[in-house]
Amino acid sequence: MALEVEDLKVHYRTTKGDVRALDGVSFSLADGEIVGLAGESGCGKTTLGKSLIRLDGRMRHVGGRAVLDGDELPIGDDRAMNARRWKEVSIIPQYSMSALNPTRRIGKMTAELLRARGKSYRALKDELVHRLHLVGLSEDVLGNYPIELSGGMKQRVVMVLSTLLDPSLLIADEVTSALDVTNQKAVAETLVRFRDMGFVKSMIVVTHDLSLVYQIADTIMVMYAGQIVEKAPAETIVTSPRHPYTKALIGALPEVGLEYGDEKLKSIPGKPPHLLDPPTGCRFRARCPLAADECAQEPPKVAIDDRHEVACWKAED
Ligand SMILES: Nc1ncnc2c1ncn2[C@@H]1O[C@H](COP(=O)(O)OP(=O)(O)OP(=O)(O)O)[C@@H](O)[C@H]1O
Repeated sequence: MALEVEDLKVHYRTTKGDVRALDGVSFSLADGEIVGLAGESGCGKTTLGKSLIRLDGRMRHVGGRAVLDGDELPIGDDRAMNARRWKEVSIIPQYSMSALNPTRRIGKMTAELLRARGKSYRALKDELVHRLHLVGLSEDVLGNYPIELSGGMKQRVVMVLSTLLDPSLLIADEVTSALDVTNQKAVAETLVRFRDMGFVKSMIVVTHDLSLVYQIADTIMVMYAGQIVEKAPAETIVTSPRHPYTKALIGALPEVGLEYGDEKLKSIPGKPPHLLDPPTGCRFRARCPLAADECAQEPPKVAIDDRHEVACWKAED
């Protein structure tokens, strides 16, 4: 198993109290697996990705653990995590295209980045150029400033840099959302290629775009209000979802699976609960057409089969 996350709890400290952005998240990722992480805005997708890389100043690791290739990740210990970043776990962050330092040429920036990881630019240059070619970029981009590149080119540069040290786990956070449909497709296909070529072992692709992740993910996990409510092979999530929330997400996207969607999710009636004080029991029940008395209790985790798990009282109805 490449990654095992057990009962992970990560909160944000605010003046009003703790926002429980991850509230008992458990899942595992096999070697070579691409998992898509889907769910409405604010459900905790980005927080989950960041928790496996770097907690920001307001995030607090409250409980649970993540084990990567048999080694527990020192979540919450920024210095210890620093030794793992890029080499073992890497992220293509949200808005990464604009995160490239505008005052540095790409080549110089890469050299600095590698030096900080104790790696030699000269030793890795041939591999870097090879990978740039793979994503359709010439060596010349190393002499460019980020401003001289298009959005799609910058995104491809970031993808190459974040995987250059062959991390075991890559987190790709909304990597396609700022791109046009053609570039979205190219970026999604590149992620799969990087996995197939062994540049990364496994991948978590965070997105609100189910139709996109359906094209590339082996497995889809659906999050709701800080928890994972369903996990299954991508095909199963689309054709036979069991959680009423997943059904609503799929229903909101009639084109899922047919096209790379450029449509945003149509909204599901109602709002997710606030994570400062989430309700007990099933967190979806206030919006759920199937809600019944038992849903006031914590839902059971039901194994539909060995690759399909759902947290719902009504999973088998
Ligand atoms: N710095 C912060 N301080 C307090 N609460 C935060 C902070 N960042 C995020 N949150 C809260 O944590 C929860 C999870 O947010 P997160 O960004 O992980 O969700 P998301 O699913 O990635 O959303 P999006 O798709 O909009 O990026 C939300 O309730 C959000 O309001």
